Amino acid sequence: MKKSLFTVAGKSLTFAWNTNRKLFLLIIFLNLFIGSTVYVQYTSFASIVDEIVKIKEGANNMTPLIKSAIMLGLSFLIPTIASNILAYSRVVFRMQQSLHLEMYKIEKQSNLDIGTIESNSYQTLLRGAKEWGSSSVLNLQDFVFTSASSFAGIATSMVILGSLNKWLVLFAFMAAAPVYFFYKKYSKEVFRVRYLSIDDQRIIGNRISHFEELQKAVDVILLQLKYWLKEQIFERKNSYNKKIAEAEKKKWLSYGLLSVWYLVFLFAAIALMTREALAGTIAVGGLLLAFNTYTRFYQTINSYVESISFTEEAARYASKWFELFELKPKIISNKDALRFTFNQAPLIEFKNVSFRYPNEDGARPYVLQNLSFTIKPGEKIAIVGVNGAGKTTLIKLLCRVYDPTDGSILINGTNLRDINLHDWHEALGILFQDFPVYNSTILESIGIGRVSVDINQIKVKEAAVFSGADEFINNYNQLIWKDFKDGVDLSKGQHQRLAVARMFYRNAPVTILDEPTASIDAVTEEKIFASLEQNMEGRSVVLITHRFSTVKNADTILVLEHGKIIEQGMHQELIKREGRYAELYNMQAKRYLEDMQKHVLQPGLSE
Ligand SMILES: Nc1ncnc2c1ncn2[C@@H]1O[C@H](COP(=O)(O)OP(=O)(O)OP(=O)(O)O)[C@@H](O)[C@H]1O
Repeated sequence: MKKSLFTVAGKSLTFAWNTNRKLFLLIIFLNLFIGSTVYVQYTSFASIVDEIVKIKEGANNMTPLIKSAIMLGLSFLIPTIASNILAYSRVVFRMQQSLHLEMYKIEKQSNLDIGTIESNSYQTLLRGAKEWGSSSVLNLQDFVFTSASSFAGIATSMVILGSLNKWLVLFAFMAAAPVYFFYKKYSKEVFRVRYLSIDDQRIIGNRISHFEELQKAVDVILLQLKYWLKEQIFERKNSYNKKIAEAEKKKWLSYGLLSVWYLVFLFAAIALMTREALAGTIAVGGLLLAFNTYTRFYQTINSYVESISFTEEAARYASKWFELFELKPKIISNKDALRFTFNQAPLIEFKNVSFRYPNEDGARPYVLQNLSFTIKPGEKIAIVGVNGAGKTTLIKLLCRVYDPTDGSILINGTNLRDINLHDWHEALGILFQDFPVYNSTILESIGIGRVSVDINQIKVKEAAVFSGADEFINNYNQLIWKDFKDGVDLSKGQHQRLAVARMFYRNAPVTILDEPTASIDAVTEEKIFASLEQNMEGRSVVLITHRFSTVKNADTILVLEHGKIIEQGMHQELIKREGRYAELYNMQAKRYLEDMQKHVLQPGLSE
């Protein structure tokens, strides 16, 4: 832990240094300065006492007394001003760093490949880091800065005590020596209980969310889950509280023992100082100075050790952030990747492509095996198959979310790995089954389909007509965000129509649709597919769907099963073959017809 503590603290300080060097140096300087000035107060006060004694004994020179009084005044005034400057600088520095950190984090995350983002290890790391938020990086620095101040205090007090009597330094060290060990043992125990309870806290948070989030709250009422959930929350919280109370009891008992140990050395130090004062080796002021410095030394050691404990804790979480920052994307453009502008749909060839998902703990089974097929420019390809057949995985390879384990994907004859990733993504328009909802205006929600140019309102409206979204849009500036006063929410199907509109607006040479109409009624679905055929002339379209009725017009249908293409051809061919496709198609046809009839008869019930 020690090594990693220093490494992480170093990284955190480097981050601070890179944010604003001047402020960084100012804060370090002010911490050291303030940490050492308290002893000027003690020395000045000791001088005042000594001067008063001298005057009482008959001296009539007031100048040293006045000088000491001025010194005492300044020793309060200057650190007070410095403390205010320090507090202000820290606020500003923290804000600057917070922004820098957020931007840095976004930059790093946005450079990661999708494969890394969806990996288990990344998600676990992210959860761990989020436990304390990215502020753990900043908290860590705060502790380091505070330590600088404590360090200055310890160094100064040692010099003062040493100048009075060397034994005082030894006594002070002996008094403070066990603090570190006690603190480390018992404070760590409290942290350990907290740390080990992270999973319990997560479960508690999850159970509480069932009372707060609308969809979950509905289930709580309808399934009468109140007592079941409450019991789980109570039992976990209660057991956690008991463990913390136990650890705290041990901690405070040990601190009690520590105080007795401290008092023994304090009395020894007082006895030593009193003897020195009686012998006239130190003046009354010196006695005061020694006493104040001695007690201050102990307090400073205490807070220093405390800050080490916190620093270790902050470092534990901050290290997760640094681990995140150091992640490198696995799918990247080669240095000499070829640049392309795909204005036309390209020829896409899958050649003996096999794939298994990467896994840190060993090889996973093949999800796709020996796939070979071609998508000619402008072709409409449909991919069908049961759940888990590998349809979405195939699309991920086409988008280069992952590279094939074996075989290759060629774009106009060039291996996809050798094409600049950004150029390839520019050529794609993708709508996945789990599409994101953008909380923005309807205009933006469709227009972000192509952000490289200013939003074209006419084309946005055209895209809305193609997807059937125009049927519920009254105002393109309507905010889709019910948390805002004038915002509204849409149904799932309406959100999906907007997502389809976004894809139409993108008008990419290669458009990929992974179950684009799962929440859309049959009538609108027909309309969307008619629009696809009419308006995607010359564009290649890859469609994944479980609704066989929508693939009838595809130029080629690929039937996937257990990661293999088991049938391939046009609808009529496949029906005639009476294989798997025909079986699945016929199974759905009857129910689909019934659905269609229902919606045609009751058009008002769409959605
Ligand atoms: N990120 C992943 N890591 C590991 N395995 C995965 C991952 N994503 C999918 N799989 C596995 O790959 C196989 C194919 O999944 P895929 O999502 O491609 O199927 P699908 O045909 O699209 O299914 P569905 O019709 O349900 O969407 C499944 O066995 C699934 O468990």
